[in-house]
Amino acid sequence: LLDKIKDAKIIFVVGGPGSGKGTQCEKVVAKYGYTHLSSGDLLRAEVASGSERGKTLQAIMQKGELVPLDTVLDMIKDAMIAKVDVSKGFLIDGYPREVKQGEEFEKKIGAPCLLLYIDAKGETMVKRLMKRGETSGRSDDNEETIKKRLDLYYKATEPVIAFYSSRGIVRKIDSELPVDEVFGHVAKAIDGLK
Ligand SMILES: Nc1ncnc2c1ncn2[C@@H]1O[C@H](COP(=O)(O)OP(=O)(O)O)[C@@H](O)[C@H]1O
Ligand SMILES: Nc1ncnc2c1ncn2[C@H]1C[C@H](O)[C@@H](COP(=O)(O)OP(=O)(O)O)O1
Ligand SMILES: [Mg+2]
Repeated sequence: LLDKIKDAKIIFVVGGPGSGKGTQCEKVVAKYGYTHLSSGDLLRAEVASGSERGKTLQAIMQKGELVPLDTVLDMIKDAMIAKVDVSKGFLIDGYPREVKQGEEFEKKIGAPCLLLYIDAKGETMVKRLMKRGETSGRSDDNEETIKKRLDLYYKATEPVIAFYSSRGIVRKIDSELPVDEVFGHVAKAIDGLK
């Protein structure tokens, strides 16, 4: 199974909270048929299941902190294995959130061929999340938690981009533009893959 995962394209989608990762991934799924795995969605599904583990996760996410690496990596790995026979590519959205997560992913699963760096200004991300919070029902889309998520993004996640830049696989995408224009640049990056 892991051999098959190695044949599939793995794309990391990295960006701050509210930068537009999920929005762009949906469009990639529609055009390219890749499998979209959002770490946040996987975690929220566990919370929704009402399990004891879900309760622990919910408390961490509510504070805008990162859940333990092993928990999220196991979830992603299981989801990839479940899809490996039907998937020519995987969009890994919201992971890695720290350099260590990237290193562990590569040890246990495989190497990414591309990192889409979805880039928006801090004030833009806050505005979008406050708006999303009106309808998302997400307990972390509130002003206090948004601020913590943003701080953690700059501290822990931005170093991930520098780490993969040295490998030449980072494509920076300007996510201040309208959704369809952002997608134009995303599509160009994916079309450039061999
Ligand atoms: N390019 C864009 N321009 C304007 N609004 C956007 C853009 N991309 C995403 N949004 C909006 O911003 C919010 C956050 O987007 P989302 O895709 O959920 O981000 P993330 O998954 O990175 O947190 C959503 O409400 C979405 O509709
Ligand atoms: N790779 C990861 N490692 C640790 N915690 C994670 C994680 N991915 C998600 N989480 C937890 C902490 C995040 O604040 C929360 C929501 O994540 P998300 O849905 O990816 O947010 P967003 O799409 O707004 O960037 O879930
Ligand atoms: Mg998202």
